[in-house]
Amino acid sequence: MIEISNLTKRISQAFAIHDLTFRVEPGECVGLFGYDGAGKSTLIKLLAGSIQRSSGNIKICGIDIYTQPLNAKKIIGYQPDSALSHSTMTVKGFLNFIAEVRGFRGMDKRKMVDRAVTRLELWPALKSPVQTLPPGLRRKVALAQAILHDPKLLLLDEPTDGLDASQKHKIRMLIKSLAQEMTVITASRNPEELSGVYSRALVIGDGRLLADVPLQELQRSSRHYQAVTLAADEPLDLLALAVLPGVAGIEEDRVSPGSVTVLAMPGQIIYPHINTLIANRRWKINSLTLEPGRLSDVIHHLSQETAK
Ligand SMILES: Nc1ncnc2c1ncn2[C@@H]1O[C@H](COP(=O)(O)OP(=O)(O)OP(=O)(O)O)[C@@H](O)[C@H]1O
Repeated sequence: MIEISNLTKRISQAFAIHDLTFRVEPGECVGLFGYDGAGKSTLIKLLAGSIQRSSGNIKICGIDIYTQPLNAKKIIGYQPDSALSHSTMTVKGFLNFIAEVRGFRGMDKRKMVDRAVTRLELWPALKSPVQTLPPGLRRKVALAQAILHDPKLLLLDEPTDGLDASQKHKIRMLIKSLAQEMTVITASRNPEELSGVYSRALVIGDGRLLADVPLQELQRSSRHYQAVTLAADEPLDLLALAVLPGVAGIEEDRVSPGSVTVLAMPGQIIYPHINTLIANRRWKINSLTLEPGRLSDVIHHLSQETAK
């Protein structure tokens, strides 16, 4: 689906992207992670063909993005991180315009626009100028124009920025369903937010590839993998928790007193032991969460290691 070889992008003499080589197979849903300035947006822009490379190659479904840009762009949908162009247009006018640029006319155009509007629930905003919309709705318009032509590859740059919790949930569901139909690459500085949708994680730092692994592997490498977080109004008996089989340590939450995280030794499942202890001691617990692993910590660690 995507073949990237020795891709490099220099901006003002510095390497924004440095000698990246990787492939993405059809149907993969890839999370592109890294700290601010890691090179995520630059890589997405290079894949979308919206900026020129310094060297290296990108092929999308066998089509070279730089020698056959028009053919490549037909199969790519791109939601940029930055503001949309033509933002004085109404949402309807803007989406009609994008559909025409994509070559749709008449009934086909109406069908494509209606479908995107329905998927993003944009009907109430159709007559509003894009620039007057709140950030969350503008983000939805950006997503609608990206999927309008049914691309084979969807590139999303921070798709949940500016959205509230319920909108984020809807976008997560939408990306999950889009990922059934197309290959999706999402750049995000908040990896936890959409973690349920990704099959694979690419981590970059200073424009270099730091990790390319299944998402679950990245989660498993977190020291919080299989950790259990408990919250209670009364102080908990930490010693009783610490001596349970498989417990590696305990972290108290300084921000929310009464909340503790019990870490598991590698390969150990501690959740049932904690449950039994709670039942035996009749503790009143407000919440009990099994942690999937903290991706932000792993990415921070990887970035720190490389910076040394
Ligand atoms: N137009 C530009 N002019 C100068 N430097 C740039 C430009 N675009 C990107 N850079 C630099 O390239 C590097 C990569 O930037 P990029 O925006 O791709 O990172 P990012 O991982 O997307 O960060 P963020 O999460 O903050 O958006 C950074 O050092 C950035 O300062």
